[in-house]
Amino acid sequence: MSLYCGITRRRKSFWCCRLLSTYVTKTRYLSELKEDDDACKKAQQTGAFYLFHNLAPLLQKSEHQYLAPQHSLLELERLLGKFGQDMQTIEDSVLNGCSEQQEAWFALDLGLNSSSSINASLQKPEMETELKGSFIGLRKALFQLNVKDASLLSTAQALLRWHDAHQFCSRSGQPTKKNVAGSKRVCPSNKIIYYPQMTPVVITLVSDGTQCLLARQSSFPEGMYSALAGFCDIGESLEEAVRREVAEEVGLEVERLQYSASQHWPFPNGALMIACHATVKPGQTEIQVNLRELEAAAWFSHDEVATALRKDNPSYQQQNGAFPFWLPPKLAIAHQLIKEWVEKPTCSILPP
Ligand SMILES: NC(=O)C1=CN([C@@H]2O[C@H](COP(=O)(O)OP(=O)(O)OC[C@H]3O[C@@H](n4cnc5c(N)ncnc54)[C@H](OP(=O)(O)O)[C@@H]3O)[C@@H](O)[C@H]2O)C=CC1
Ligand SMILES: [Mg+2]
Repeated sequence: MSLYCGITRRRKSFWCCRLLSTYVTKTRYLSELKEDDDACKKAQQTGAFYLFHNLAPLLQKSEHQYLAPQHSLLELERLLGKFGQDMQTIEDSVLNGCSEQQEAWFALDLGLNSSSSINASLQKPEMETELKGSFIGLRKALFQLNVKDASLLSTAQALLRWHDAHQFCSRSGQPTKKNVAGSKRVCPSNKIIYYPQMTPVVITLVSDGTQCLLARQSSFPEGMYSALAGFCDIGESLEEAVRREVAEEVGLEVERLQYSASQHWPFPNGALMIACHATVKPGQTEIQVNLRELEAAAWFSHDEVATALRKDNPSYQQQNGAFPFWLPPKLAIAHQLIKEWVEKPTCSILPP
């Protein structure tokens, strides 16, 4: 009987293991690396590193797109040695994912000269030559990366930036110490733990049933219009933030609201973009643009938006000096929100 129970137990655990999907296994592995410094150090031995210089990722140009090269610990050791650095530099790296085969991925910035780091910033041009690539600003590179690399590098940059900006405890003023994975920093004197944070931002596509409202800030590329976006205020719900932002920016009152999707966005300091569709009250469509926040806002017809969606980034100047109307690129959640609206009439997106 006891033998039978033993077999059953073994079979059960076998089936439990079998039932764990690749996603669950990966997630649990990453969670272990965040909690266990020794396991994370071990993972660095067989892991792959993405390199940055002053928050600009190392990229290699291939045809019409950029690729993000990976480096092994051994390659890094050789590189650091060549530039007179020791392996302590690796302590500044942060964990930013793993492959399905559980190869851990890390990001390391060789150009930040933070006060807690004993490592001097390494010279960019010499490193670029050595690494056969270029450190390119993420804003410039993001739309020429594939989705996987764009997401990986965005997360890595947000994490590296957060660590660089949180070197000291805001209560004791003492230097904080990061764990190996970089999932937290701790103040050694009072044990306060700091976790990386991101800021919630609402982005809303307002429709009156037949047209949608798009706006532009003076900082946008010429001719580009997007959905209304704004940082959530402290204490606000998602619904309250949408209602306030729409009222503040274009002077309209939102009637109905439907959540669509969310996206991590690396600018300006790592935001969680929460995208929604909204309608305004019928007959209440007169826009009053808040010129402190926006350069322009207007209603666009379904046809105008559908045509613009089919075009690639056309930011060339026309003969009359104007720039054609265009929309954010595919990678931006604003694009997905607008595409959703074009594909489904607002009334079928929003509940009555
Ligand atoms: N992924 C996507 O599809 C899109 C992403 N976005 C992102 O959404 C973000 C927010 O949109 P935006 O219209 O600029 O926001 P807001 O309409 O909230 O206006 C921005 C201003 O709000 C102030 N502000 C308030 N809280 C914060 C905070 N936590 N961090 C920074 N500034 C704050 C700043 O003013 P001050 O400078 O005076 O302090 C800033 O200039 C943008 O950074 C943009 O990158 C926007 C559109 C599309
Ligand atoms: Mg705004």
